[in-house]
Amino acid sequence: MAEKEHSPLFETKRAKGRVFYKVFSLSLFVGICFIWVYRVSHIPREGEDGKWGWIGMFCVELWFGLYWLLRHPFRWNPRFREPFRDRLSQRYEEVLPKVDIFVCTADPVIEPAVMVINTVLSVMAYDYPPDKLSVYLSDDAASDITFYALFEASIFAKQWLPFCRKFKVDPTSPAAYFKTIASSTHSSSHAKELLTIKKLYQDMESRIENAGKMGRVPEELHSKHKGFSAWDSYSSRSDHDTILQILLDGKDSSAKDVDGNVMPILVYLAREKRPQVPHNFKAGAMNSLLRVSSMISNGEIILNVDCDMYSNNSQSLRDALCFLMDEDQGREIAFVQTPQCFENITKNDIYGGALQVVYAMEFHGMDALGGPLYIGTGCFHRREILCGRKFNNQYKKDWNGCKNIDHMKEASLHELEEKSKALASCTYEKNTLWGKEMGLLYGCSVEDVVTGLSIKCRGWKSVYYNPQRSAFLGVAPTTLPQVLVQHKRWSEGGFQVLLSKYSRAWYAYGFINPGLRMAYCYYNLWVTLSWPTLYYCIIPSLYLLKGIPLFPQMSSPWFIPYAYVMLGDSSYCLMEFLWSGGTVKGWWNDLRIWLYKRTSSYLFAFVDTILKIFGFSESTFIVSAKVAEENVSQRYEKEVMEFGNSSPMLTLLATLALLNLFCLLGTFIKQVFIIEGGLRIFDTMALQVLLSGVLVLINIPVYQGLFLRKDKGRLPISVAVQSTTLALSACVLFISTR
Ligand SMILES: O=c1ccn([C@@H]2O[C@H](COP(=O)(O)OP(=O)(O)O[C@H]3O[C@H](CO)[C@@H](O)[C@H](O)[C@H]3O)[C@@H](O)[C@H]2O)c(=O)[nH]1
Ligand SMILES: [Mn+2]
Repeated sequence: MAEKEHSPLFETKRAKGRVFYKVFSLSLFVGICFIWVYRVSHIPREGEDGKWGWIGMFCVELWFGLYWLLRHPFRWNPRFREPFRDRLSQRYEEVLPKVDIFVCTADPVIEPAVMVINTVLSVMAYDYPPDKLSVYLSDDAASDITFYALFEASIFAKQWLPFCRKFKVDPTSPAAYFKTIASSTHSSSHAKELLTIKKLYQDMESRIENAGKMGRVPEELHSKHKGFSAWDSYSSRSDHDTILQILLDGKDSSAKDVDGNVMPILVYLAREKRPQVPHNFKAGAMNSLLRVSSMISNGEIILNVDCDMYSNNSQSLRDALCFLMDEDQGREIAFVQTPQCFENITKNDIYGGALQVVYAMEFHGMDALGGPLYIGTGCFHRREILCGRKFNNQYKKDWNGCKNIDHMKEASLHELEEKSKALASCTYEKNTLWGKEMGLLYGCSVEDVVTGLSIKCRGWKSVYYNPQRSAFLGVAPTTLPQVLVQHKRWSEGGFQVLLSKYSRAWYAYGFINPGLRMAYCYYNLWVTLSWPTLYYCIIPSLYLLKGIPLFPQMSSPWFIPYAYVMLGDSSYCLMEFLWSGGTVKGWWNDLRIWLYKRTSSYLFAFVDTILKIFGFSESTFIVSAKVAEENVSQRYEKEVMEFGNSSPMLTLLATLALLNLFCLLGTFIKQVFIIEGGLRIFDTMALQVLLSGVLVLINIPVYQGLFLRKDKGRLPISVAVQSTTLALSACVLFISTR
């Protein structure tokens, strides 16, 4: 029988003008080779100064050069996708699949309940048949406040969903919508209803916030929902039974909105926790959700979002389905990843939180090679693949023929809750493949990346979809320590992936394109950049102070490759950054964070991974804060760097900054006052002066934080004392040794 001809549900475009890029990179590579040749052919002889320093420089430059090569697959042949929602709707409107949406939260203090329910409401209001949507909130803190907030949200949704439908609201997160709408004009009927619903929302918000401030849910509310009684037996967030409540169940009449329409299923889940049983953080939460939801709604498509990542685009679910349901290419696509975008990025993005080059460039490049990483949020999966299904060539999904099994119809609500609860018990996974081959994988700080990789290893592809209007918006960290801790978790996770059995370095089932392997390595090798970068920030400056050159002098022809590579690469990165939507100052800030990540986060991640391998350290997951104190937020808005407290990472950064300052000042003083011949050093050691100079300039915020600022976000005195002592002793020791 002839296959029915279909026009595709999405199209793919290739980037143009890659030839220039390829020629340019080739020329840079030639430059890099010259640098290597120079290092090897000019090693100081025995007895000459700086032999070991020189050899170190060679190793470092060799690694930087090789790592630089890994950058290319991303940029070789980027692809851009465009879904056709109309075709989807024409062909499949009646048989659209059921979608289960998982929202994860873990701490009611740093992830406030109001924020969480805004995310929940935003995804409940997708432009999608509500009887096919189910929203699950996993609460790893098992907080009654969060449950209370969700209960309030289930009531508010009865007004909110019809309102969204009527006025085509976008974004569908109430808090975000009220913020954007304030400045635009609207019709009078809209204005009136807006006022009413805004009032409802604000009342709800203040009730939830009050409960949060008191730290408990008011007694009188307990009678309003049977769910509150679950907390009678609760002892702590790490020791409690499963709490599972179906707040809206889709069929009962109290689950209709004010217009009489069905509402999405809404479920609260706090999986069982016991202190002696590892709970595997977010991966554990997701796996419980996978099982519980299979009992309740069993949607074929799963969308996973972090609790701060509200939907900013009510069409993105349909967009994602265009990829997964495409008759021709859809069959091999396991998941559709959207970029992580943030609503709180300031103009010059002081912490480089937007990761714009990654999302505007690199992920498009990966898309051409088999698909981007799974990054834990804003990702649309197929349930069966997430649960471990392997790809085979015959696999073809017939969306027209797939019947939705409705568990809800068969059982009473109570029975259903009881049955599902058992699936979230903390012993359920014992002796099963969950966390090993099924669901999200355990034992890695980036459960998302390793899970995505294991899916690729089973033969599937993924798609990167970067819509004009961001699909989701979340909150990026707003202080330097938070940024460093987050990047420590990520880089540590990347390293664990590399050491895992899924490592691209030696896992060779042949499913994965070599380019994609390189791309994975580019991210997973982050930690290996820590030592070389530290070396580059310390040794040349100390040698400068001592007057020993480590680079060719300006008048030598070997100076040319250095100048070309440094200038060429920086200009290219700057251009790419601007093209991705950044500013020049933003690029400079990004460069600083790039340096700080390498010299602190990655270093600590490296050490921690090694300690874990030998069993000296335990896995943790430090959840990033999504709210900040008033004065911290103000400084963030003004793009003033927030240090705040003392930590070994900050001491290290301050020491490096001071060391460079001392070396540079020391050299000037020596040149001007002590050595005759004045500033000849600018010829003989130009590159070393330049390197120290750039390091000093980039560290200006650190000097300000150490010595000039008075606000609470400055570096503490203890850090100033420690780092000054350390940096001075390093300089003195180095000069006094031979
Ligand atoms: O034990 C835990 C810890 C975290 N979370 C949730 O996981 C999400 C991500 O945590 P967050 O602190 O915001 O981490 P980020 O670094 O911002 O998250 C990115 O990186 C993580 C892996 O490091 C992924 O899990 C995330 O999905 C991805 O957005 C949040 O919704 C948390 O509530 C849990 O549910 N249980
Ligand atoms: Mn986050």
